[in-house]
Amino acid sequence: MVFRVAVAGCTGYAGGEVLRLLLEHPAVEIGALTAGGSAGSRLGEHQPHLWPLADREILPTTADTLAGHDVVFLALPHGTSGPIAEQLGEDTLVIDCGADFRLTDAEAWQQFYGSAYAGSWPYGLPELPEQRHRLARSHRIAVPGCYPTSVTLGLLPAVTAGLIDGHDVVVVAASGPSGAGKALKPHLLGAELMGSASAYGVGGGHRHTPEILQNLRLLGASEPTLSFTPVLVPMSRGILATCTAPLADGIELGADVRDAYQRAYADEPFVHLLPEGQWPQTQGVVGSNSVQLQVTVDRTAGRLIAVVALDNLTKGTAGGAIQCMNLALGLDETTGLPRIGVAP
Ligand SMILES: NC(=O)C1=CN([C@@H]2O[C@H](COP(=O)(O)OP(=O)(O)OC[C@H]3O[C@@H](n4cnc5c(N)ncnc54)[C@H](OP(=O)(O)O)[C@@H]3O)[C@@H](O)[C@H]2O)C=CC1
Ligand SMILES: CC(=O)N[C@@H](CCC(=O)OP(=O)(O)O)C(=O)O
Repeated sequence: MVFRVAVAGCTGYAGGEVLRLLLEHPAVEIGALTAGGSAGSRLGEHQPHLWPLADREILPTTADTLAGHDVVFLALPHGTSGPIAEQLGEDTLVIDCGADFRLTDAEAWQQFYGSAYAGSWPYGLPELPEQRHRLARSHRIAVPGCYPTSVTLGLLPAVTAGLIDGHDVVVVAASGPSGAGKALKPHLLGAELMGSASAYGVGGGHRHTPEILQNLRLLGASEPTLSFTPVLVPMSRGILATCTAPLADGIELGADVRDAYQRAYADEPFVHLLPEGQWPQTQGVVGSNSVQLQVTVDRTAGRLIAVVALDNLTKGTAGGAIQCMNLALGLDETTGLPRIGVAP
Protein backbone atom coordinates (compact mmCIF):
# COMPACT_ATOMS: atom_id res chain seq x y z
CA MET A 1 0.00 0.00 0.00
CA VAL A 2 1.19 3.52 -0.82
CA PHE A 3 0.15 6.48 1.35
CA ARG A 4 -0.37 9.93 -0.12
CA VAL A 5 1.42 12.59 1.91
CA ALA A 6 1.21 16.41 1.92
CA VAL A 7 3.81 18.72 3.45
CA ALA A 8 2.85 22.20 4.69
CA GLY A 9 5.86 24.46 5.21
CA CYS A 10 7.78 22.76 2.39
CA THR A 11 10.15 25.71 1.86
CA GLY A 12 11.42 25.69 5.47
CA TYR A 13 14.17 23.67 7.13
CA ALA A 14 11.84 21.22 8.85
CA GLY A 15 9.57 20.76 5.81
CA GLY A 16 12.62 20.34 3.57
CA GLU A 17 14.00 17.60 5.81
CA VAL A 18 10.62 15.83 5.91
CA LEU A 19 10.68 15.83 2.10
CA ARG A 20 14.32 14.65 1.86
CA LEU A 21 13.39 11.60 3.94
CA LEU A 22 10.02 11.00 2.24
CA LEU A 23 11.73 10.94 -1.17
CA GLU A 24 13.57 7.77 -0.05
CA HIS A 25 10.56 6.22 1.74
CA PRO A 26 9.19 3.15 -0.07
CA ALA A 27 5.55 3.47 1.06
CA VAL A 28 4.68 7.08 0.28
CA GLU A 29 3.77 9.20 -2.68
CA ILE A 30 4.34 12.94 -2.29
CA GLY A 31 1.19 14.98 -2.82
CA ALA A 32 0.58 18.70 -2.15
CA LEU A 33 3.48 20.95 -1.17
CA THR A 34 2.33 24.15 0.54
CA ALA A 35 3.83 27.22 2.23
CA GLY A 36 3.00 30.87 3.02
CA GLY A 37 4.38 33.77 0.97
CA SER A 38 6.28 31.40 -1.33
CA ALA A 39 3.05 29.96 -2.76
CA GLY A 40 3.12 30.17 -6.56
CA SER A 41 6.88 29.59 -6.86
CA ARG A 42 8.62 26.26 -7.58
CA LEU A 43 10.21 24.11 -4.89
CA GLY A 44 13.59 24.08 -6.66
CA GLU A 45 13.95 27.82 -5.93
CA HIS A 46 13.94 27.09 -2.19
CA GLN A 47 15.23 23.54 -1.75
CA PRO A 48 17.91 22.86 -4.39
CA HIS A 49 18.79 19.47 -2.83
CA LEU A 50 15.25 18.13 -3.44
CA TRP A 51 15.85 17.91 -7.20
CA PRO A 52 13.17 15.29 -8.02
CA LEU A 53 10.57 17.82 -6.83
CA ALA A 54 12.24 20.93 -8.31
CA ASP A 55 9.41 21.65 -10.75
CA ARG A 56 6.61 21.24 -8.26
CA GLU A 57 4.49 24.35 -7.76
CA ILE A 58 4.07 25.44 -4.14
CA LEU A 59 0.42 25.87 -3.15
CA PRO A 60 -1.05 28.07 -0.43
CA THR A 61 -1.56 26.34 2.93
CA THR A 62 -5.32 25.83 3.20
CA ALA A 63 -7.65 23.01 4.25
CA ASP A 64 -8.53 22.58 0.55
CA THR A 65 -4.97 22.10 -0.71
CA LEU A 66 -4.23 19.67 2.14
CA ALA A 67 -7.48 17.66 1.74
CA GLY A 68 -7.51 14.17 0.20
CA HIS A 69 -4.20 12.97 1.71
CA ASP A 70 -3.60 10.03 4.06
CA VAL A 71 -0.94 11.98 5.95
CA VAL A 72 -0.32 15.73 6.39
CA PHE A 73 2.90 17.04 7.91
CA LEU A 74 2.65 20.56 9.33
CA ALA A 75 6.05 22.29 9.49
CA LEU A 76 4.74 25.79 10.13
CA PRO A 77 5.49 28.59 12.61
CA HIS A 78 3.97 28.25 16.08
CA GLY A 79 0.30 29.16 16.22
CA THR A 80 -0.31 28.35 12.55
CA SER A 81 -0.97 24.61 12.85
CA GLY A 82 -4.04 24.68 15.12
CA PRO A 83 -6.49 26.46 12.79
CA ILE A 84 -5.42 24.29 9.83
CA ALA A 85 -5.49 21.00 11.75
CA GLU A 86 -9.03 21.48 12.97
CA GLN A 87 -10.25 21.69 9.38
CA LEU A 88 -8.62 18.38 8.38
CA GLY A 89 -10.61 15.14 8.47
CA GLU A 90 -10.31 13.04 11.61
CA ASP A 91 -9.16 10.06 9.54
CA THR A 92 -6.22 12.01 8.16
CA LEU A 93 -2.99 11.41 10.06
CA VAL A 94 -1.81 14.92 10.99
CA ILE A 95 1.75 15.27 12.30
CA ASP A 96 2.66 18.69 13.67
CA CYS A 97 6.38 19.49 13.77
CA GLY A 98 5.67 22.70 15.71
CA ALA A 99 4.94 23.27 19.38
CA ASP A 100 1.18 23.95 19.25
CA PHE A 101 0.04 20.60 20.69
CA ARG A 102 3.01 19.50 22.81
CA LEU A 103 2.14 20.82 26.25
CA THR A 104 -0.58 19.35 28.45
CA ASP A 105 -0.54 22.32 30.83
CA ALA A 106 -2.46 25.36 29.53
CA GLU A 107 -0.82 27.68 32.08
CA ALA A 108 2.69 26.67 31.03
CA TRP A 109 1.69 27.24 27.40
CA GLN A 110 0.40 30.71 28.22
CA GLN A 111 3.52 31.60 30.20
CA PHE A 112 6.04 30.49 27.56
CA TYR A 113 4.20 31.03 24.26
CA GLY A 114 1.74 33.77 25.20
CA SER A 115 -0.96 32.75 22.70
CA ALA A 116 -4.28 30.89 23.10
CA TYR A 117 -3.86 27.27 24.24
CA ALA A 118 -4.91 24.80 21.51
CA GLY A 119 -4.79 21.56 23.57
CA SER A 120 -2.43 18.59 23.38
CA TRP A 121 -1.95 15.61 21.06
CA PRO A 122 -0.13 12.30 21.63
CA TYR A 123 3.54 13.17 22.02
CA GLY A 124 5.77 11.90 19.22
CA LEU A 125 8.63 10.35 21.17
CA PRO A 126 8.23 6.56 20.69
CA GLU A 127 11.06 5.80 23.14
CA LEU A 128 8.94 7.00 26.10
CA PRO A 129 7.36 4.15 28.12
CA GLU A 130 4.09 2.87 26.56
CA GLN A 131 4.24 5.57 23.90
CA ARG A 132 4.48 3.25 20.88
CA HIS A 133 1.01 1.86 21.65
CA ARG A 134 -0.50 5.33 21.84
CA LEU A 135 1.14 6.47 18.62
CA ALA A 136 0.07 3.33 16.77
CA ARG A 137 -3.59 4.23 17.25
CA SER A 138 -3.33 7.97 16.79
CA HIS A 139 -4.45 10.29 13.98
CA ARG A 140 -2.85 13.34 15.57
CA ILE A 141 0.79 13.52 16.69
CA ALA A 142 2.79 16.41 18.21
CA VAL A 143 6.49 16.10 17.35
CA PRO A 144 8.73 17.11 20.30
CA GLY A 145 11.07 20.09 20.24
CA CYS A 146 14.65 19.25 19.31
CA TYR A 147 16.18 20.08 22.71
CA PRO A 148 13.46 18.16 24.62
CA THR A 149 14.15 15.08 22.47
CA SER A 150 17.86 15.19 23.31
CA VAL A 151 17.45 15.88 27.04
CA THR A 152 14.61 13.38 27.52
CA LEU A 153 16.53 10.57 25.84
CA GLY A 154 19.63 11.56 27.80
CA LEU A 155 17.91 11.24 31.18
CA LEU A 156 15.19 8.64 30.54
CA PRO A 157 17.14 5.59 31.85
CA ALA A 158 18.40 7.54 34.88
CA VAL A 159 14.92 8.66 35.94
CA THR A 160 13.12 5.38 35.26
CA ALA A 161 15.82 3.39 37.13
CA GLY A 162 15.66 5.84 40.07
CA LEU A 163 19.32 6.89 39.70
CA ILE A 164 18.23 10.53 39.80
CA ASP A 165 14.96 11.89 41.16
CA GLY A 166 14.72 14.83 38.77
CA HIS A 167 15.64 17.66 41.13
CA ASP A 168 18.42 20.08 40.25
CA VAL A 169 18.74 18.91 36.62
CA VAL A 170 21.19 21.18 34.75
CA VAL A 171 21.39 21.11 30.96
CA VAL A 172 23.69 23.06 28.67
CA ALA A 173 22.99 22.25 25.03
CA ALA A 174 24.75 23.51 21.93
CA SER A 175 22.76 23.76 18.70
CA GLY A 176 23.39 24.80 15.12
CA PRO A 177 21.35 27.71 13.75
CA SER A 178 19.13 25.54 11.51
CA GLY A 179 17.17 24.98 14.74
CA ALA A 180 15.96 28.56 14.48
CA GLY A 181 14.36 28.16 11.03
CA LYS A 182 14.96 29.94 7.74
CA ALA A 183 13.31 33.25 8.51
CA LEU A 184 15.87 36.08 8.72
CA LYS A 185 17.08 36.93 12.23
CA PRO A 186 19.81 39.58 12.75
CA HIS A 187 21.81 37.48 15.26
CA LEU A 188 21.89 34.61 12.78
CA LEU A 189 23.61 36.47 9.97
CA GLY A 190 26.73 34.64 8.80
CA ALA A 191 29.21 37.23 10.07
CA GLU A 192 27.73 37.19 13.58
CA LEU A 193 27.47 33.43 13.67
CA MET A 194 30.75 32.19 12.21
CA GLY A 195 33.55 31.73 14.69
CA SER A 196 31.42 32.51 17.73
CA ALA A 197 29.32 30.65 20.31
CA SER A 198 26.62 32.40 22.33
CA ALA A 199 24.19 31.45 25.07
CA TYR A 200 20.55 32.54 24.67
CA GLY A 201 17.26 32.06 26.51
CA VAL A 202 19.34 32.08 29.72
CA GLY A 203 17.69 32.06 33.16
CA GLY A 204 14.78 29.67 32.67
CA GLY A 205 13.11 31.58 29.86
CA HIS A 206 13.52 29.14 26.98
CA ARG A 207 10.19 27.68 25.83
CA HIS A 208 11.52 24.14 25.86
CA THR A 209 11.86 24.30 29.67
CA PRO A 210 8.22 23.33 30.41
CA GLU A 211 8.34 20.59 27.75
CA ILE A 212 11.44 18.99 29.30
CA LEU A 213 9.89 19.21 32.78
CA GLN A 214 6.68 17.64 31.44
CA ASN A 215 8.73 14.70 30.11
CA LEU A 216 10.69 14.27 33.35
CA ARG A 217 7.37 14.08 35.26
CA LEU A 218 6.06 11.56 32.77
CA LEU A 219 9.13 9.40 33.40
CA GLY A 220 8.36 9.40 37.13
CA ALA A 221 10.15 12.45 38.58
CA SER A 222 7.69 13.87 41.11
CA GLU A 223 8.91 17.46 41.42
CA PRO A 224 11.64 17.99 38.83
CA THR A 225 13.59 21.25 38.65
CA LEU A 226 15.61 22.32 35.65
CA SER A 227 18.13 24.94 34.66
CA PHE A 228 18.38 24.87 30.87
CA THR A 229 20.86 26.95 28.86
CA PRO A 230 20.93 26.64 25.06
CA VAL A 231 24.05 27.76 23.21
CA LEU A 232 24.18 28.68 19.54
CA VAL A 233 27.30 27.39 17.78
CA PRO A 234 28.58 27.69 14.21
CA MET A 235 27.60 24.35 12.65
CA SER A 236 24.64 23.94 10.30
CA ARG A 237 23.00 21.04 12.08
CA GLY A 238 23.26 19.18 15.32
CA ILE A 239 22.69 19.35 19.06
CA LEU A 240 25.14 18.32 21.77
CA ALA A 241 23.37 18.30 25.13
CA THR A 242 25.20 17.84 28.43
CA CYS A 243 22.68 16.86 31.10
CA THR A 244 23.65 16.53 34.77
CA ALA A 245 21.76 15.83 37.99
CA PRO A 246 22.65 14.76 41.54
CA LEU A 247 22.40 11.04 42.27
CA ALA A 248 19.22 10.21 44.16
CA ASP A 249 19.37 9.50 47.91
CA GLY A 250 20.64 5.98 48.51
CA ILE A 251 22.39 5.69 45.14
CA GLU A 252 26.08 5.10 45.66
CA LEU A 253 28.79 7.02 43.88
CA GLY A 254 30.02 3.76 42.37
CA ALA A 255 26.56 2.92 40.95
CA ASP A 256 26.60 1.11 37.63
CA VAL A 257 24.72 3.74 35.64
CA ARG A 258 25.88 2.21 32.39
CA ASP A 259 23.91 -0.93 33.10
CA ALA A 260 20.64 1.06 33.37
CA TYR A 261 21.35 2.80 30.07
CA GLN A 262 22.26 -0.45 28.34
CA ARG A 263 19.02 -2.08 29.48
CA ALA A 264 16.84 0.88 28.55
CA TYR A 265 18.15 1.19 25.01
CA ALA A 266 19.11 -2.39 24.09
CA ASP A 267 16.17 -2.72 21.67
CA GLU A 268 15.89 0.87 20.48
CA PRO A 269 16.68 1.12 16.77
CA PHE A 270 17.80 4.75 16.88
CA VAL A 271 19.37 5.28 20.31
CA HIS A 272 22.95 4.13 20.68
CA LEU A 273 24.95 4.03 23.91
CA LEU A 274 28.57 4.44 22.81
CA PRO A 275 31.33 2.10 24.02
CA GLU A 276 32.81 3.13 27.37
CA GLY A 277 35.19 6.05 27.11
CA GLN A 278 33.76 7.37 23.82
CA TRP A 279 31.81 10.62 23.98
CA PRO A 280 29.19 11.71 21.43
CA GLN A 281 29.97 14.24 18.74
CA THR A 282 27.44 15.84 16.42
CA GLN A 283 29.57 14.68 13.50
CA GLY A 284 28.53 11.12 14.29
CA VAL A 285 24.82 11.71 13.73
CA VAL A 286 24.39 14.47 11.16
CA GLY A 287 21.91 13.47 8.46
CA SER A 288 20.78 10.38 10.38
CA ASN A 289 17.90 9.60 12.70
CA SER A 290 20.34 8.23 15.27
CA VAL A 291 20.99 9.50 18.76
CA GLN A 292 24.37 8.80 20.32
CA LEU A 293 24.86 9.03 24.06
CA GLN A 294 27.27 8.34 26.87
CA VAL A 295 26.85 8.41 30.64
CA THR A 296 29.06 8.48 33.72
CA VAL A 297 29.13 9.59 37.35
CA ASP A 298 31.21 12.58 38.37
CA ARG A 299 32.26 11.29 41.78
CA THR A 300 33.67 14.63 42.92
CA ALA A 301 30.37 16.39 42.30
CA GLY A 302 28.11 13.41 43.09
CA ARG A 303 26.29 13.96 39.82
CA LEU A 304 25.26 11.80 36.91
CA ILE A 305 26.36 13.18 33.54
CA ALA A 306 24.75 12.17 30.25
CA VAL A 307 25.93 13.61 26.94
CA VAL A 308 23.67 13.30 23.89
CA ALA A 309 24.19 14.10 20.22
CA LEU A 310 21.47 14.21 17.58
CA ASP A 311 20.65 16.02 14.36
CA ASN A 312 18.06 18.66 15.23
CA LEU A 313 16.44 18.39 11.81
CA THR A 314 16.41 14.57 11.63
CA LYS A 315 15.73 12.82 14.97
CA GLY A 316 15.06 16.29 16.41
CA THR A 317 12.22 16.99 13.95
CA ALA A 318 11.60 15.35 10.58
CA GLY A 319 13.10 11.91 11.25
CA GLY A 320 11.25 11.68 14.55
CA ALA A 321 8.08 12.75 12.73
CA ILE A 322 8.49 10.01 10.10
CA GLN A 323 9.29 7.41 12.79
CA CYS A 324 5.89 8.33 14.31
CA MET A 325 4.20 8.21 10.91
CA ASN A 326 5.53 4.68 10.39
CA LEU A 327 4.10 3.59 13.74
CA ALA A 328 0.73 5.22 13.11
CA LEU A 329 0.45 3.63 9.64
CA GLY A 330 1.41 0.17 10.91
CA LEU A 331 4.74 0.15 9.04
CA ASP A 332 8.07 -0.95 10.46
CA GLU A 333 9.17 1.98 12.62
CA THR A 334 12.53 2.30 10.87
CA THR A 335 11.21 2.41 7.29
CA GLY A 336 12.93 5.03 5.16
CA LEU A 337 15.04 6.40 8.01
CA PRO A 338 18.85 6.59 7.76
CA ARG A 339 20.72 5.31 10.80
CA ILE A 340 24.21 6.20 9.62
CA GLY A 341 25.31 9.84 9.48
CA VAL A 342 27.41 11.86 7.06
CA ALA A 343 31.06 12.56 7.86
CA PRO A 344 33.25 14.56 7.79
N1 LIG B 1 14.32 23.80 12.67
C1 LIG B 1 14.28 22.88 13.63
O1 LIG B 1 15.33 22.29 14.03
C2 LIG B 1 13.00 22.51 14.25
C3 LIG B 1 11.80 23.08 13.87
N2 LIG B 1 10.64 22.67 14.46
C4 LIG B 1 9.37 23.30 14.13
O2 LIG B 1 9.01 23.14 12.77
C5 LIG B 1 8.24 24.27 12.36
C6 LIG B 1 8.91 24.86 11.13
O3 LIG B 1 10.21 25.26 11.50
P1 LIG B 1 11.35 25.61 10.46
O4 LIG B 1 11.23 24.75 9.27
O5 LIG B 1 12.59 25.62 11.23
O6 LIG B 1 10.94 27.10 10.03
P2 LIG B 1 11.26 27.85 8.66
O7 LIG B 1 11.19 29.30 8.98
O8 LIG B 1 12.50 27.33 8.07
O9 LIG B 1 10.02 27.46 7.71
C7 LIG B 1 8.73 27.88 7.97
C8 LIG B 1 7.80 27.36 6.89
O10 LIG B 1 6.45 27.77 7.19
C9 LIG B 1 5.92 28.53 6.09
N3 LIG B 1 5.06 29.59 6.62
C10 LIG B 1 5.41 30.69 7.32
N4 LIG B 1 4.32 31.41 7.68
C11 LIG B 1 3.27 30.74 7.17
C12 LIG B 1 1.86 30.96 7.17
N5 LIG B 1 1.32 32.01 7.82
N6 LIG B 1 1.06 30.07 6.55
C13 LIG B 1 1.57 29.00 5.91
N7 LIG B 1 2.90 28.75 5.85
C14 LIG B 1 3.72 29.59 6.48
C15 LIG B 1 7.14 29.08 5.38
O11 LIG B 1 6.78 29.33 4.03
P3 LIG B 1 7.28 30.61 3.17
O12 LIG B 1 8.55 30.21 2.54
O13 LIG B 1 6.21 30.79 2.19
O14 LIG B 1 7.43 31.73 4.16
C16 LIG B 1 8.11 27.89 5.50
O15 LIG B 1 7.77 26.91 4.56
C17 LIG B 1 8.21 25.26 13.52
O16 LIG B 1 7.01 25.12 14.24
C18 LIG B 1 9.39 24.80 14.35
O17 LIG B 1 9.20 25.13 15.67
C19 LIG B 1 10.65 21.66 15.38
C20 LIG B 1 11.79 21.08 15.82
C21 LIG B 1 13.08 21.51 15.31
C1 LIG C 1 19.00 27.16 17.55
C2 LIG C 1 17.55 27.49 17.84
O1 LIG C 1 17.16 28.64 17.75
N1 LIG C 1 16.75 26.48 18.18
C3 LIG C 1 15.35 26.64 18.46
C4 LIG C 1 14.70 25.35 18.84
C5 LIG C 1 14.25 24.52 17.69
C6 LIG C 1 13.05 23.66 17.99
O2 LIG C 1 13.00 22.53 18.43
O3 LIG C 1 12.01 24.25 17.81
P1 LIG C 1 10.50 24.38 18.17
O4 LIG C 1 10.20 24.18 19.59
O5 LIG C 1 10.30 25.77 17.79
O6 LIG C 1 9.78 23.41 17.34
C7 LIG C 1 15.14 27.61 19.62
O7 LIG C 1 15.95 27.68 20.53
O8 LIG C 1 14.06 28.20 19.64
